[in-house]
Amino acid sequence: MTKLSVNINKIATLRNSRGGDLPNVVQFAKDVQRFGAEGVTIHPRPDERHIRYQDAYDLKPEVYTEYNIEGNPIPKFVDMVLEIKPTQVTLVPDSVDALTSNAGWDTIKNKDFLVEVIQEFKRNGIRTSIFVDPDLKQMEGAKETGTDRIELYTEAFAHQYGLGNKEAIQPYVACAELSNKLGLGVNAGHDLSLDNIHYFKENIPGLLEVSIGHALVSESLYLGVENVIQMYLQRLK
Ligand SMILES: CC(=O)[C@@H](O)[C@H](O)COP(=O)(O)O
Ligand SMILES: NCC(=O)COP(=O)(O)O
Repeated sequence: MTKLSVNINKIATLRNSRGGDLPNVVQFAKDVQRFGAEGVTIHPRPDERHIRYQDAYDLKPEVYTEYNIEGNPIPKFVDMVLEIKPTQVTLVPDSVDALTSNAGWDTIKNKDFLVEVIQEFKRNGIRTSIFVDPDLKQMEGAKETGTDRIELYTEAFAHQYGLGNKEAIQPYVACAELSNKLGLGVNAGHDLSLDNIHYFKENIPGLLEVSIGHALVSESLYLGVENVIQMYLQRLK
C-alpha cells in the first residue's frame, strides 16, 4: 500500500499571487483529505514565496492524516518543525534561490550534520526522511545517518519516462531494493503525475508514500475546468 500525500505548495502560490486568501490552503488540505488523500505535504521555503511558516501552524490542527513538512533544516525550519511536531519531516538540501528542489543530499559528505538534526527530530517523536538521488552509495550513506526513510528524487525518472525511456526506472528499483534490505522506508516524489505514477508504483518494491503537488494541482485544473465552465454558464442564463 502506497500512501498519497498531496503537496499543497501550488495552492499557496496561487493565493499569494493576489495577496488575499483565495484559494484557502487550510480548506484545500481539508478537502483533499475528505476526498481520500492519506497525507498533506508542505515545503516552506525561506523566502515564503508559496507556503508560509504561518500556514504550517494553521494546518496543524486540520491535518488528521499524515502531516509531512519538507525543507532545508536551517535553524528557523528546525525550530518550527520541533514546535509543530508533524508526522514526518523530509530534509531537502535546497538552496535559497532554487526554483524548486533540484538535487538530493550527499549523505556521505553531510553525515555528521544529518546525524545531528535527525537525532533531534527523532528525540521529539518525528519520523524522518531525507531526499536523495537514486544512487546506491547515497542509500548506504542514508542508513548511516539514522533516518527512518529516504525520499527518492524522481525528477530524472519522470523526465525520461515522458520521453518514452522506461529503463530510467532501473536505478530507482535498485535503490528501493537496497533500502528495503537496509531497513530504510522508501518514499518518492517530484514530478510524479497521472501519466507516470502507475508504472513507478508497480516497479518500486516497498513504496510507502508518494508526495505529489505540481502535476496533481495542474491535472485538477484540467479535469475540473469543464464542470466550472458549465456552472458559470448556468448562472449567466
Ligand atoms: C522535495 C520536493 O521535490 C518537493 O517538495 C518539491 O520541491 C516542491 O517544492 P516546490 O513546490 O517549491 O517546487
Ligand atoms: N516531495 C515531492 C513533493 O512534495 C511534490 O513534488 P511535485 O509533485 O510538486 O514535483
